[in-house]
Amino acid sequence: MRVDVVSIFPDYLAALDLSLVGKARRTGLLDLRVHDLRGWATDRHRTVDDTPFGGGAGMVMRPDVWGRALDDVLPAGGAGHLVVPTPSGEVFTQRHAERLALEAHVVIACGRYEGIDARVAERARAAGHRVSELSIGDYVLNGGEVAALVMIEAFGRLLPGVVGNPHSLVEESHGAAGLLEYPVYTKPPAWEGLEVPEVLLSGHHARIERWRRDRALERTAARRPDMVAALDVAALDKADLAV
Ligand SMILES: NC(=O)c1ccno1
Repeated sequence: MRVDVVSIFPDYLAALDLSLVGKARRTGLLDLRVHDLRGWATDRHRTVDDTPFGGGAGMVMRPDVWGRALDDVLPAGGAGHLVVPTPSGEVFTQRHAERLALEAHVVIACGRYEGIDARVAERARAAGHRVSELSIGDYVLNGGEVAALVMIEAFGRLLPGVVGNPHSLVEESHGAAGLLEYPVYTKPPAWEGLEVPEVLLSGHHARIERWRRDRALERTAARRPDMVAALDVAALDKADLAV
């Protein structure tokens, strides 16, 4: 999978050299390239923004500079997926991460100031690329770089071979069961007067699975009632019977 990130602060993406994403880059699982948008500016000041039409505070990122950048980094023939992090986007979820992990080439355009001229996304769609304007949450950041880090971490870890034990991806929060993950424990069994739940020490796998499923349901109901409303309980019960 190839990922191109375009930003006026490319050093912001340095964290992508670390941990599992960094290892995926070094082993060739992820071809991640970071570009400085100012490389496509043409004036001596390497200007990338201008005042907004219609007035208003702040500056807007210029379509000509972004157009030249995306012409160079998006794949020919409209086969790419352009992601634009923005607080006005559709909320990014695990489903988006799963879909992006299946893409051959993703380009992430990190806006700054008041955002990127709307014609940039429009032109990319007209060229045949998929375009997703996505928000990592209901709050405003100073630019798209942090959101790009979040999204790349979320879909990058789903690439085959990135996470050591693929089974660890199965029971995570927001997985196929639509639940939050159950509480986890490790040694020692007793710590500062706090005991690990007895069932987890029992070796009775069916009871352990049932206990975990019940705790996941409780946690989801307490913290994310919206997810409970969307639960496929019949599928859960089937899964339960399989335990
Ligand atoms: N909420 C977001 O994803 C975002 C991106 C840029 N600013 O905010």
